[in-house]
Amino acid sequence: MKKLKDILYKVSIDAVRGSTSIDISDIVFDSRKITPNCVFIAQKGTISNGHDYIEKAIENGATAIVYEDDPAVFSDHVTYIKVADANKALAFIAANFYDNPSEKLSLVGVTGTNGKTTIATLLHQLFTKAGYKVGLLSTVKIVIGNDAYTATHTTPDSISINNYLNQMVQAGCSYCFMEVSSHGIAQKRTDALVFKGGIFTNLSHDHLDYHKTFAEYRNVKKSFFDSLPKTAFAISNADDKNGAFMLQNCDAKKTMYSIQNVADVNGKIIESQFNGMLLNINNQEVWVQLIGKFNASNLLAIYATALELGLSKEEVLVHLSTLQSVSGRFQFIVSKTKITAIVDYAHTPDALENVLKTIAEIRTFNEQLFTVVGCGGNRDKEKRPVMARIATENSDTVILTSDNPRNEDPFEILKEMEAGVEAQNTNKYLTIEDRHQAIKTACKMAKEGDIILIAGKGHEDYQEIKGVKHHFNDLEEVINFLNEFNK
Ligand SMILES: CC(=O)N[C@H]1[C@@H](OP(=O)(O)OP(=O)(O)OC[C@H]2O[C@@H](n3ccc(=O)[nH]c3=O)[C@H](O)[C@@H]2O)O[C@H](CO)[C@@H](O)[C@@H]1O[C@H](C)C(=O)N[C@@H](C)C(=O)N[C@H](CCC(=O)O)C(=O)O
Ligand SMILES: Nc1ncnc2c1ncn2[C@@H]1O[C@H](COP(=O)(O)OP(=O)(O)OP(=O)(O)O)[C@@H](O)[C@H]1O
Ligand SMILES: N[C@H](CCC[C@H](N)C(=O)O)C(=O)O
Ligand SMILES: [Mg+2]
Repeated sequence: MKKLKDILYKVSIDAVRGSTSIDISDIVFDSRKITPNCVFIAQKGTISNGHDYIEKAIENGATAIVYEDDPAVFSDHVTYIKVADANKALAFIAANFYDNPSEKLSLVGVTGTNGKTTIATLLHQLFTKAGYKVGLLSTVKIVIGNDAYTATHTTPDSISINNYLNQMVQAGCSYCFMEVSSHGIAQKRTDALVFKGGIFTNLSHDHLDYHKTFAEYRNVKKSFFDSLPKTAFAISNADDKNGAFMLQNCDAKKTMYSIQNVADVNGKIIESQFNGMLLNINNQEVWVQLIGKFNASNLLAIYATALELGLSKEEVLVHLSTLQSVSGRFQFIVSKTKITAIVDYAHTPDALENVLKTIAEIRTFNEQLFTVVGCGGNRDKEKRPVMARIATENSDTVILTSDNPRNEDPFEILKEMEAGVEAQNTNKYLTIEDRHQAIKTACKMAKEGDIILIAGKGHEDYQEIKGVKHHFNDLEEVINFLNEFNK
């Protein structure tokens, strides 16, 4: 049990009504999850307003309320804490409630449009190989030492983050690598955390439904670096237009990495094959098991981070060469007849183009490239024609299919995709709505040495149709069919 006054440490308070010496059993921001003697934090959300549920929270047993706007009536037996920013208050209350776990390990945050999961996951792999117990908070999963849990967000809410960090500390973790999404920063989910380091990958158009303008999206990302302390390190990508801008007002120790320009950490791709590439990093050569320019860039960020965290160059290079691709990110298998099947989470035009360009750099063009791709329902419609155009421009044959149709009609989504295929490429694609049949067809059509790219769902192990998630995994499907056809 904690006293209310103890968990209010560092919270900027406008007014107090009632006693702060009361015991608090839990912290809750959802009135449907109230437990007796908890503090309820009323947040203004995107759909509803937590202030509308204050009375309900008290009825259900909350004894303290943190809020921004005065309620119509105050209850005598409840303590009220008025704050200017409930999201920020929640961040500090959560950190205090779990005894500020971020101060007890080295916490590194990764932000940017693409590459967060890849970098955080590979850093988790690298430090585990180096002999440490490590935590991971990522889009794909949450890992505490040897135990993995399902993730619901890229950056969870502040209560969950601090709860997980506390469990990591209890389990003896020395490091935690976490993804820091723009939604997470904007909603102050990471505000009270003490970061040892921050990494910036890149910035391209995304989430403008939420952030409204590109400038706002960019400034939100920058604010993460503005808040890093002097004792921290900040690592940024010199090849990205916004790489230097991100660190403009940052007090932390700065390192820039680049595969194009001169920077503190320089890398070059010397040779690329499907099973890896030979890199030169600051004049030392290393063979890595990942491919693509974007992964070379990700690996430079990882190298710079590992050095900042105290590993030696030699140790880092040895571990870099053993890192394996992240589940569903350019994950590939080679069949008996040397058909290469690649599963990738590319679900945006930019990511799809990157993956296809990477394949183009490696393939011989004596073989055929089949691409199986769809677009999710209840998501950005503008990307649909663009993704179909990019797929047909860069493949020999494309099978347009369903991704997660969610509550939309999959045939309508496919029509919108088809509309983007340019006239000279209309003979290059076929449409098979059923994803299972689409993958089967690609496997049937492929001949010895050909390449099959299955894009959009990566690690996902389900297909969501009308609110129901059916088990579905692209890698499983392609392995089964290639085996069935004995290819
Ligand atoms: C748009 C967005 O970010 N929404 C997040 C936000 O919810 P919200 O603002 O919509 O909340 P709301 O439903 O309006 O409710 C406001 C408040 O009233 C409370 N309430 C509501 C109803 C009720 O009966 N009682 C009650 O107390 C709610 O608990 C909440 O505190 O706060 C919730 C609690 O933390 C999050 O679960 C929720 O994430 C939703 C599910 C979501 O889809 N978020 C995505 C967009 C997201 O955050 N994505 C990024 C990564 C994006 C990427 O890079 O791909 C991520 O970090 O995961
Ligand atoms: N540094 C990079 N630059 C551009 N594209 C990348 C980079 N790293 C990975 N990608 C591509 O983007 C896709 C998503 O990568 P990843 O999951 O690491 O990104 P993320 O930032 O975690 O995305 P999300 O916002 O969905 O959490 C990958 O499948 C790959 O095709
Ligand atoms: N974070 C993204 C993932 C999209 C993955 C794709 N398979 C889809 O369902 O559209 C989203 O939820 O928009
Ligand atoms: Mg991610």
